[in-house]
Amino acid sequence: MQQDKQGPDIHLRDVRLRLGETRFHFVGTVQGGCITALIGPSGSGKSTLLNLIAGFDAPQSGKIVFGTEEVTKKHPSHRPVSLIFQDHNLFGHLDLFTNVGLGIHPSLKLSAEDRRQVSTALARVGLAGMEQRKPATLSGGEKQRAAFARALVRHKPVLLMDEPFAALDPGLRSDMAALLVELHRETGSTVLMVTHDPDEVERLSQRVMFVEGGRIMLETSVSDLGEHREIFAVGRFLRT
Ligand SMILES: Nc1ncnc2c1ncn2[C@@H]1O[C@H](COP(=O)(O)OP(=O)(O)OP(=O)(O)O)[C@@H](O)[C@H]1O
Repeated sequence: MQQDKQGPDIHLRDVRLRLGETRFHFVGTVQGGCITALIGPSGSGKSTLLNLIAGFDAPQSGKIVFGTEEVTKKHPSHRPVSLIFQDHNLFGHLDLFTNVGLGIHPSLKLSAEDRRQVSTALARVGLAGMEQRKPATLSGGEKQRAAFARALVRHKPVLLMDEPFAALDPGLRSDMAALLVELHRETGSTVLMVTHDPDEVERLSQRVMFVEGGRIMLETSVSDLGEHREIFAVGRFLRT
């Protein structure tokens, strides 16, 4: 069911950061309520941009604004964001149920309704029956699905994903992609998804943001990508 609420625009206002010798300068807007594919060559700054929006990296100058709310100095845990990152961020000493439950409540004081939500989310990603397993006993794809389950229970208006389907085999990849589209239809969240897969750009996303050399070079709708064929033609964002 499509809800009325929609995820916020994410504005990057002259956001500058230097990591070692690499300089980043991001100016642009991630469109609210859309799935945006974040593409660009290896080392161009895609993960850094996600880290800035999530609050794991702090800009040296500039502002990050969600809708009308500035979040530049907010701690990551106080930003209305769910993450599905490559390192999964699962706690090794906690079982799967608990790891997903942490998405709802950091103190793990879960109500019966919360526990029902965790079980439903695990079933939705195909991990029912694995509640007691520790992360070390899970495959890369299972950990990725656990991260997805945690995002499902959080109900946050912004979802940041760093190659969420890369560790999955083709069948599971299309199941999880369908789940993302379903989730997005239900919540209208603002989704920013790093991908190196042109298929995912065309099938899942409404918009595309192209990053190169630490800058946003282009933000456009997928339907207008035909006018920017140079990006695809030279395969500048494909994994090499
Ligand atoms: N903590 C750091 N210290 C120094 N350099 C860094 C640091 N973090 C990232 N970099 C550099 O910044 C650049 C951008 O890195 P980033 O991980 O954002 O790229 P990316 O576009 O996500 O790449 P990939 O597609 O390979 O994952 C890279 O050259 C990287 O080496």
